[in-house]
Amino acid sequence: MANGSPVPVAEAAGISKRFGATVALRDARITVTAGESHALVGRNGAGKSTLVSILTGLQQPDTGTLRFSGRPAPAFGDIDAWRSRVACVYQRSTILPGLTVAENLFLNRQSDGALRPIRWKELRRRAGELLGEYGVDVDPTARAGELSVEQRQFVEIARALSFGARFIVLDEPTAKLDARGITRLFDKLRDLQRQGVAFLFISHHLQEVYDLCTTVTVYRDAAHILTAPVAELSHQALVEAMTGETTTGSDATAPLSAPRTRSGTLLEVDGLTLKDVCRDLSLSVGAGEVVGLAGATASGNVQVGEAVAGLHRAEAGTISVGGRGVRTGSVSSALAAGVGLVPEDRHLQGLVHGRSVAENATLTVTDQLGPYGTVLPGRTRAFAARMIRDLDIKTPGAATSVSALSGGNQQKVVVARALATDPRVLVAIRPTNGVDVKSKEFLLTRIRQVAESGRAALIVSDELDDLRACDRVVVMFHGHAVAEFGPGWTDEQLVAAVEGVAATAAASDTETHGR
Ligand SMILES: Nc1ncnc2c1ncn2[C@@H]1O[C@H](COP(=O)(O)OP(=O)(O)OP(=O)(O)O)[C@@H](O)[C@H]1O
Repeated sequence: MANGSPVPVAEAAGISKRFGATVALRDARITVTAGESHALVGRNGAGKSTLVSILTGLQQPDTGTLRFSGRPAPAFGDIDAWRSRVACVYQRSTILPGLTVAENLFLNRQSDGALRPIRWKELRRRAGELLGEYGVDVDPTARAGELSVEQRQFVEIARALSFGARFIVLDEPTAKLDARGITRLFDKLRDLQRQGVAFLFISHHLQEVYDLCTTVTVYRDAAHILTAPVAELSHQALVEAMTGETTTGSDATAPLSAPRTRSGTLLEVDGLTLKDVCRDLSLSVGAGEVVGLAGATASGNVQVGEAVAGLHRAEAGTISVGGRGVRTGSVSSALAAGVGLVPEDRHLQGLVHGRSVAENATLTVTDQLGPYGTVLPGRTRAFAARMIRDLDIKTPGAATSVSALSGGNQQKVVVARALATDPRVLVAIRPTNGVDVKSKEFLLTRIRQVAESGRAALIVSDELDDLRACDRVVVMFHGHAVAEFGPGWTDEQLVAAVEGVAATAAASDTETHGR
């Protein structure tokens, strides 16, 4: 650069991108320097993922320039050239589950020449070396599908570095990790940063931005709003930049409303035993109550929530709603009892991609959309329009394909769908996954309204913001309920219980995966 400052590893300027009538980016810019950990934040639909797809060569911008280490970006489609400059670790895996770790690492580069046979032993050795070099403790012969999310992300990072890239984009990498996994990921990133690797880090968890990043860029409504050192920007100033609204000092993480008193049990889980998950677990949620079921990845809390919704058969124990038994392992029995579910993985269990927002939002209530099993398009549209308004879903319209929505707005469609049935018991698994700070508050308020109308909600999550919206929090550790918190718990107390460091019998058995 002319002024003598170091050449940025990545520099995008004047980037615009349109999808039909939607402007995803308008004259946007970003500059990432070597060894920097740079956060990109913004509300759902602000344009972050679109920028990532442009920075990684997956999409071409309509206008703008892109340079890596001072040189123009490779030609569109020259995959090898892009890979040597930048890589992205997504929330969703890009490694192939049926192949081994070694095969994934050297996919399409197994042998020196197209006609030379692949030397498997050599391949495994090289994979072992590569993983060792980056301190990734994963067996090269393991099937990728059997890795934990954390191990899989480490493999993806090692693969990116092995292509020569010194700039890595991490798109919500912590969304599926528990607290320990996040700590290990951050340790690794700091380690690599010291070796000169630069990161662009996308997260809706602003605390993570403060913990990990040195610089932050905010996008709002498709445009660049500011870039500043993280240390110079208060939490409030950051949220204001994201929302464009002045807050009156209110804390986004404050409790949503006063805790409610329960009146009569609506959901009763008694002595539940799920194979390899939990043993003799009991839990109840009263009418008018929101209960949190917290726990780390291996705690079994997600499976218990899913079991309430009929997704797992129990070896022993009962589940009942309003005194009526629910057959475990039967989704239709759970539905008939009035259980609604926000599933953990919106991609696998939540959405029908390629179908419209309206169709997805009304999938669970087709019986209300017309007489005698018919579905009236007008009624579907009206129903969907109400949900779009109610949950503040950012979409050009009800007829838009859900695949065209940003991640956070897709999540809102999943929540909308679960709420549409007016469930007596709503089981919401990590309901605010990928949702921005403002929308998070909004979604949690909607979930609380389920309880306010005399129904019950079980929020299965390890997100403190989600748990703060609950009247009570039950903490699971390795298949057992080990603690229960009423109002007024502190983050430290809850995290300690989740980590198994509270005074519990299970506390000695902690590490389950990773290093
Ligand atoms: N393939 C597409 N077709 C149509 N519209 C799209 C497409 N991809 C993105 N958009 C639109 O562009 C806008 C920006 O979306 P983008 O995914 O970049 O947002 P984001 O900031 O990553 O949001 P989130 O935090 O929810 O992931 C949104 O309005 C989105 O609906």
